Amino acid sequence: MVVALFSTSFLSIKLYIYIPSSTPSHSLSPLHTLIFLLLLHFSSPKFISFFLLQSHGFFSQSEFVKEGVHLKFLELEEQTQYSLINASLLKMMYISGSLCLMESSPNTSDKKPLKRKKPIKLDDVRSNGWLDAMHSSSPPRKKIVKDFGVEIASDDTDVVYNSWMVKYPSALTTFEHILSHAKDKKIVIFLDYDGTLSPIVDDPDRAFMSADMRAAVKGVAEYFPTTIISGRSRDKDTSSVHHSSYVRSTDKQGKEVNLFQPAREFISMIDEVFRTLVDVTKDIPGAKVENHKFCTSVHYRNVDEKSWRTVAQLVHDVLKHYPRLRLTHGRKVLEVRPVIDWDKGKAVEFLLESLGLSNSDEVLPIYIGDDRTDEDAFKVLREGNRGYGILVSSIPKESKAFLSLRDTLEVAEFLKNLVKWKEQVDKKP
Ligand SMILES: O=P(O)(O)OC[C@H]1O[C@H](O[C@H]2O[C@H](CO)[C@@H](O)[C@H](O)[C@H]2O)[C@H](O)[C@@H](O)[C@@H]1O
Repeated sequence: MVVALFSTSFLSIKLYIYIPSSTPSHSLSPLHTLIFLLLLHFSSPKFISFFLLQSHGFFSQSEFVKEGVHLKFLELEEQTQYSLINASLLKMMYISGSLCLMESSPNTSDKKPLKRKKPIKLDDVRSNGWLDAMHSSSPPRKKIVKDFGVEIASDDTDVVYNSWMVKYPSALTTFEHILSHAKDKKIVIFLDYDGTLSPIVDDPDRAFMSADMRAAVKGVAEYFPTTIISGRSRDKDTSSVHHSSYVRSTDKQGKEVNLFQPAREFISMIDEVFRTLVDVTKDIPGAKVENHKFCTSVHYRNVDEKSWRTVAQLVHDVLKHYPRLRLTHGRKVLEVRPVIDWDKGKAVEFLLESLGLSNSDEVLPIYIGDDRTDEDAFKVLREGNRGYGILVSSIPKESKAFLSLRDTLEVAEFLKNLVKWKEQVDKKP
């Protein structure tokens, strides 16, 4: 015999169920049952919301008849927490992440199967900021206003750029000021390659220095110690001199020697990762992977923006297996590099030191670069209160540099001005 008592209170409908266990169903009179239930109702503060029970299929009768009355009620209450859950509650629990409770429900066959919340893989790259960084990683193409078929650069852009230049003055217009600090000091030049000496182009294999820039770099290198610090492998940049991953110089006989090669032990690992990245990105149109020996780069400049997240996720998934490698962001490029205490800032410090140029009273370092990796070098100069960091950018952006140049044309002009000035100084008796 099953006797149920419903009672209403202000907020909920209560239901008690009395199921005698070993007692034969006819041994308890309906009156006794009623009295018993009334007593329980007033003595027990516990209740079960009616709507929960309504959607049941939630417990088996047999379970209940095995147990004593008191136990039944306790068990019923306990059961509610696990299985007497209607659809709306399921949803709530699902959101609050208590899915494990649902799984223990014994009778859910009449309910919609529960969908376990799958870990959304892409959350990884979204929440760790990769995607944001990818979107802000390179200036957009210059905003163009089409006016009667003639393309005019937007005035608005110039206004914003000009006010940004109050904080980062042009290295061309402040040239005299730089020179005033260079008095009696040796100027040492550090140059980034992509975006600084060669304009940013879609195909990294076609990033060349113009003849004019080549002449400017050659000229400046004749008068000042000059270093190109690039993320590229040495055989890929078309210039000479030093590289951030291995620092080379010439010995007394003019033979090239390695001064420093901080990431040698990573060469085979980088190669392995390079090959894996080539493989996993092969179906993404426009993706390009480069092997720079000490780091490997995944370019997404030519990838449809809708697929950037996929690129990020693929790189992320590969990187997970290499705790000794880390990711840095460049201009529309993801760079995978060793977790070593080595960056362009360290390269500058190392070079100044090893070339005997670390005395800031005698040396004025000038570093010109456009990318995030160049910020480490700007920081070293700013914090050491020595020399000038010059950011190459056609759009306003935050930087640790002191000065700015708009593009590679202005870089060439700046280098040529240095040469002119040096020639004049040297001519003076
Ligand atoms: O340190 P850098 O010399 O600035 O090297 C950083 C990356 O430069 C290259 O990529 C960048 O230039 C490409 C050619 O203009 C452009 O297509 C790409 O979008 C830029 O990120 C180089 O190809 C990368 O491997 C370097 O990591």
